Amino acid sequence: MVVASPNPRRAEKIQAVELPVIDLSPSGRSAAPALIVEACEKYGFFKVINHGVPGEVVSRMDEASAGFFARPDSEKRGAGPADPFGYGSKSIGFNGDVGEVEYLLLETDPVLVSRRSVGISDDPNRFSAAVNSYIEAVRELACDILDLMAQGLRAPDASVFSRLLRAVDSDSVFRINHYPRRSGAVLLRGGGGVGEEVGFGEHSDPQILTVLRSNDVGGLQISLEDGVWTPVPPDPAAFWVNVGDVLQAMTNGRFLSVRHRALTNPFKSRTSMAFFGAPPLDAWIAPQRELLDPRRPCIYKPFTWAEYKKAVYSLRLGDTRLDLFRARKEGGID
Ligand SMILES: C=C1C[C@]23C[C@@]1(O)CC[C@H]2[C@@]12CC[C@H](O)[C@@](C)(C(=O)O1)[C@H]2[C@@H]3C(=O)O
Ligand SMILES: O=C(O)CCC(=O)C(=O)O
Ligand SMILES: [Fe+2]
Repeated sequence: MVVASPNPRRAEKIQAVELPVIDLSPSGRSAAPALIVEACEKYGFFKVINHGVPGEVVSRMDEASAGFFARPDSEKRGAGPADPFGYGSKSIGFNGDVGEVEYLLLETDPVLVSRRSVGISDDPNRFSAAVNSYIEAVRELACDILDLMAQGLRAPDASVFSRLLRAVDSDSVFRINHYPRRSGAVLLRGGGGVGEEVGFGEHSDPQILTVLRSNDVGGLQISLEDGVWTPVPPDPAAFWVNVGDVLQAMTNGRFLSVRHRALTNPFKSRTSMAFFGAPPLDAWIAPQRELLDPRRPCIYKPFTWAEYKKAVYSLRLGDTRLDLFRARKEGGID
């Protein structure tokens, strides 16, 4: 079966859209479940404000990441190559994808983070403490959002999604991306001159839910229609949340695993950090029976996260891997 990849030569359009904002403060919470469901159906993407992640947890993480990327290349390379964990530069995954980005991909188990930090920082205890508290806080936020989602979907089991992230063997990962200030010769928006370049190419995230924060530099874009890009305004005080492929499958296609990409900025460097909330490897991914509409039969066959992850890593960044798991479609996996 041929898995669809975006055509890099097609014409592109930029379309401004006002993206949904979810307020998690006590006064905003009662409206949150319905608003989150609406956002996930329409965009697969929303911003979260008043999220409760302490400011010092965020600033310690920012300091740790800035410290790492400021190191000489030879030292950074000592934390690589990304296999998939560790430091990577320009190359993403194992199948030839490239971008103007350097990154650290980390496990979310605190013991593994502590172990890996030795090759990352001269003060590994400080580095791992910053990363571990950030991951703990953001995982909690992801679980909170997933519980509100389940409530909005009227799922009989309120922790149907969050339980997968809370499991001790959850396969969640954490990524810190750094896009050096860079202007390419090709202006993506058309015309000549100098402009943005692709830092992290078009893709959907494979997991359940991604919780992302960036510095105050723009670059992230989402695509709601092939070749049409909506810029996401940077807001370092907030988190952007996107639905991953597994959540699209668990909601039988009701929620959208939105395609997105990140561009470089010609004047400022950009940093983003993303927590990818994933199930344990042996977890079965299937639509929740209670969420099934008899008029909409199952779109995907049940699969384990391990099977899905294997497909993810065998394919290119921009491939739509969920197509391989479609039910009743010629060429799918039986
Ligand atoms: C090219 C690849 C890198 C990636 C694994 C893949 O084969 C396809 C998906 C990529 C992605 C995108 C979202 C996350 O950044 C990531 C960690 C993930 O789970 O899937 C990356 C993978 C990676 O960089 O290892
Ligand atoms: O840098 C960003 O804003 C997006 C990065 C991203 O999509 C990813 O790491 O999967
Ligand atoms: Fe992503």
